[in-house]
Amino acid sequence: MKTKIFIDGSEGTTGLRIHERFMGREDIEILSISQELRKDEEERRRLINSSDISILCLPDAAARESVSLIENESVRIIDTSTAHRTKDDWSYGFPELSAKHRQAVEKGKRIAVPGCHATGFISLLYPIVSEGILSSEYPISGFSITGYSGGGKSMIAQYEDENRAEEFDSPREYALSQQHKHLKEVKKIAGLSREPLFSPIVADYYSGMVVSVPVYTEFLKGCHTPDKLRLFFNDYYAGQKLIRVMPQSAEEEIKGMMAGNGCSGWDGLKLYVTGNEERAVLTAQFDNLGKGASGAAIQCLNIMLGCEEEKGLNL
Ligand SMILES: NC(=O)C1=CN([C@@H]2O[C@H](COP(=O)(O)OP(=O)(O)OC[C@H]3O[C@@H](n4cnc5c(N)ncnc54)[C@H](OP(=O)(O)O)[C@@H]3O)[C@@H](O)[C@H]2O)C=CC1
Ligand SMILES: CC(=O)N[C@@H](CCC(=O)OP(=O)(O)O)C(=O)O
Repeated sequence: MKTKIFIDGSEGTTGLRIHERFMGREDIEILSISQELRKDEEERRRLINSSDISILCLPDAAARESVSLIENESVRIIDTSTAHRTKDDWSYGFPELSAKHRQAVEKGKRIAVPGCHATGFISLLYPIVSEGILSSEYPISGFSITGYSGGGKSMIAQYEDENRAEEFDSPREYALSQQHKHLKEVKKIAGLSREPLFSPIVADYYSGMVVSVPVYTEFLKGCHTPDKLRLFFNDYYAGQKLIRVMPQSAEEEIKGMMAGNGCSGWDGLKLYVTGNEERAVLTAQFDNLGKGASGAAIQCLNIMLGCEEEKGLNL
């Protein structure tokens, strides 16, 4: 029997990408909503409760509303918004972190897909904090470069407006108040004692991102060099199909430059360790629309359905 999927928010950036990835899948039946009713509460209620799995691709408030419409106890939810990521009764959809995380996705009824910046931070920090290499007290800072599709339809429209202001030509730093919405989940899931200092930069290209976390190696127990850290990450993520720990030689291939769009269109995450024996930089490079959103949602869905984790993904 086919699994009935309803995508709430199917006309948005994430919703459209998710929809595309179901093309040609015979195990899935999409429950469609008509254009004029796509924000109608009663129609959404009907479709959510008729689905096996509803995927929410909505702003936070609308995602909370969708959850409040659930009447059928067997409906499972995958939420791509920020609304439920730090809730104890939701599973955090990052199966590579540990066997416990994978099981929570396999069996969970409420799955919150990680935020894109959070995906970068947590992929780098969870392993070293949980294994005691880096203290949870270490004052983490990080920066990111992201394509403008990360800001959804409204930011895409701003960047693609032919009369846009000159400032859009330049990379722009944001979240200046140090209150980026992903920091709470980074602190909670990576097990940090405080939220990181974080300076994201949005630039004039469509998709793809890098998140980098610099660390003084003297604070890393047993892993004082980039080589040792790389080996550690290699072991930690061994066998994971969506995470690729890059060898040192990769630095030459990218000519010493980390491009924000280096993984655009690809659904995995590349993890780099660069730097030297005193100061290392851990970097996650991926697509904000791939492993950072719709790719991660599809990966979770595949795990929930017990099928190949990478089905419908571009790897
Ligand atoms: N873009 C990205 O890289 C990432 C996005 N996310 C998250 O995914 C979610 C969706 O983001 P994104 O796709 O970028 O956003 P978009 O703004 O591109 O799309 C959101 C969609 O939701 C629709 N919508 C808004 N309110 C309602 C409602 N009450 N009922 C039904 N539909 C509604 C919008 O309608 P309309 O078309 O009329 O505006 C729009 O189509 C957000 O929570 C976002 O933070 C997560 C990770 C990465
Ligand atoms: C460029 C840009 O604005 N990016 C967004 C990414 C938002 C996003 O992906 O947020 P959720 O995953 O939490 O929904 C931001 O930094 O807020």
